[in-house]
Amino acid sequence: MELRIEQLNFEYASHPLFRQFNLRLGAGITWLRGENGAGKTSLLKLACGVLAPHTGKIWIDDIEIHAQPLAYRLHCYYCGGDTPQLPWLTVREILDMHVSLYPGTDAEQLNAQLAAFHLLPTLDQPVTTLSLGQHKKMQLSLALSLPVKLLLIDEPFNGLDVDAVAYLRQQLSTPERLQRQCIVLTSHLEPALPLQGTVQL
Ligand SMILES: Nc1ncnc2c1ncn2[C@@H]1O[C@H](COP(=O)(O)OP(=O)(O)OP(=O)(O)O)[C@@H](O)[C@H]1O
Repeated sequence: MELRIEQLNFEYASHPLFRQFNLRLGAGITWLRGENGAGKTSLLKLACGVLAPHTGKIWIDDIEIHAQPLAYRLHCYYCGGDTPQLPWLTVREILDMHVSLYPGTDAEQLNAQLAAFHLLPTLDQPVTTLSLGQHKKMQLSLALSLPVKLLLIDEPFNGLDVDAVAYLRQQLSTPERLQRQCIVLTSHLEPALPLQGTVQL
């Protein structure tokens, strides 16, 4: 599979961020680097459709984000550090919502990820009661379970305890995953993962 970005132009009201930006990434892990404010999070949000380019095109394989937005979003998941978007839901309801949004999700696989991250006791809590690290673990459980081609992870290790960091590294490094998914992650520290490449903004 492939993520392709062509002639991307994007700016916030305050200043331009991307001018005629091009990127082509295949399967495996790409480390997106850059100083604070370089545009890493914005690029992940553009690649998952949370932000819309002013001009330019973004594809996953032959699906273009603007032409086929619903088909496109079935193939990608953005794991950001944002606080819960739907604060009135329980953890279980957030998870169920994602399982219904992404047909083909393996519920047993999701359960195994939740167990590994010690989240099973939290399922009936309001999502707002999760700690920062637990919220990250909930998002990562989804990231590791949803059957997507493109996985976008903002600062995957921020807020995680030592065991969770080791577990996440192991899960992201499995050859089966590296062959089937395009994974783009931002990190200020060397991620210590098998990388297929690095992109410097
Ligand atoms: N909603 C917004 N409105 C206006 N400017 C924004 C908005 N979001 C981000 N920016 C600006 O765009 C630039 C890029 O921000 P972004 O969060 O993409 O950078 P980053 O590389 O992820 O930074 P960091 O390493 O600090 O997380 C920054 O200068 C930021 O202030």
